[in-house]
Amino acid sequence: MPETDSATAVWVRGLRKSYGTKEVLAGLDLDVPTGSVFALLGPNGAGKTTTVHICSTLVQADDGQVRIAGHDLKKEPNAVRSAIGLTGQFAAVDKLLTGEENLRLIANLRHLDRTAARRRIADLLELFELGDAAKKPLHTYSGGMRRKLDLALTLLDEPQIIFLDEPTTGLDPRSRQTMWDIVRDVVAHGTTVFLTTQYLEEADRLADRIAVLDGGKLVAQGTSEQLKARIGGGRIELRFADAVTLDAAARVVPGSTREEETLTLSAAMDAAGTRSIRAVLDQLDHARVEPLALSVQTPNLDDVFLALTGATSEKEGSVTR
Ligand SMILES: Nc1ncnc2c1ncn2[C@@H]1O[C@H](COP(=O)(O)OP(=O)(O)OP(=O)(O)O)[C@@H](O)[C@H]1O
Repeated sequence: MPETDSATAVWVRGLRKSYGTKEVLAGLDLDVPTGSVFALLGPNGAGKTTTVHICSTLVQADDGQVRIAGHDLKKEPNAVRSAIGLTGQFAAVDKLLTGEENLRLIANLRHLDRTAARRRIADLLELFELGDAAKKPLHTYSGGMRRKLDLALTLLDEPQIIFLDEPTTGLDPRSRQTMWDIVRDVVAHGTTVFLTTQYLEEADRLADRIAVLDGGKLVAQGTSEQLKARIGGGRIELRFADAVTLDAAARVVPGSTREEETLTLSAAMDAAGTRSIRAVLDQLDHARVEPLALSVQTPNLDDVFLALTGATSEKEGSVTR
């Protein structure tokens, strides 16, 4: 018996997929708890979209087991389809119709109860702050508004699990923030969110658990705190008034590195952080050396990503192509 129950929304074991001689997924295992946000993080071509397409029945895997909302992907594809929502599937929306008309159209196509659909559409338009825009034709929508409508269409029939493939790629910072607020709201209402992203910040802000995919393999999985802890506790940096004090400090803080130009001393912290800060300050105090300033450099997901995949990241926390 596969180890799944209602507490596991997405359960993946040994997932494999190749295109020709190119191995895209090389035996992937994933566990996404029900009601959580899971981020599959990886650089371009890592296999994120392929994973989402397999889990949502659009692409067939070569090998492996997948259960979505407790349903076996191979044996019960229809049950899987009715449990999930996938964004980016509405290329066929009518650009001459308004946002609201498109929502009604899709609600009809999915045979949703008329009264319930009307209420649901009103709720979604409010949640997505599409109020005024809802009455305007789609061709007047910005990229951010279209993305919101796409997600609203996905949420129409209240799927248990939604797959968001790079939901904020190409959006400006404000639209990205709105999207994040919506995702949080959706999760607060009990939906499980499986998202893929190249933005480390997005995974850090939204996800309960993050899996880092590189070259078709998971190179790490855990909470953002656990991932950060994997690469150590960061550094404590101390600035001094002059070279003599810096020199004295360097002598009492073991394993520290100094930079003469900026008169700073830097020492590694342990994973918990706090203990070494206290130890360093005690050592300085004991030697009667007073720092001018103290700062703590904790590792961020960029550091984790770099350490795990060797990929570099862009300014906004995204991975370079
Ligand atoms: N239908 C296909 N035929 C051949 N190769 C494919 C196909 N789909 C994907 N690939 C290849 O599989 C690899 C993984 O693609 P995938 O789209 O899953 O990556 P990704 O992590 O989503 O990257 P991106 O961020 O660029 O979308 C890429 O090298 C891609 O070229």
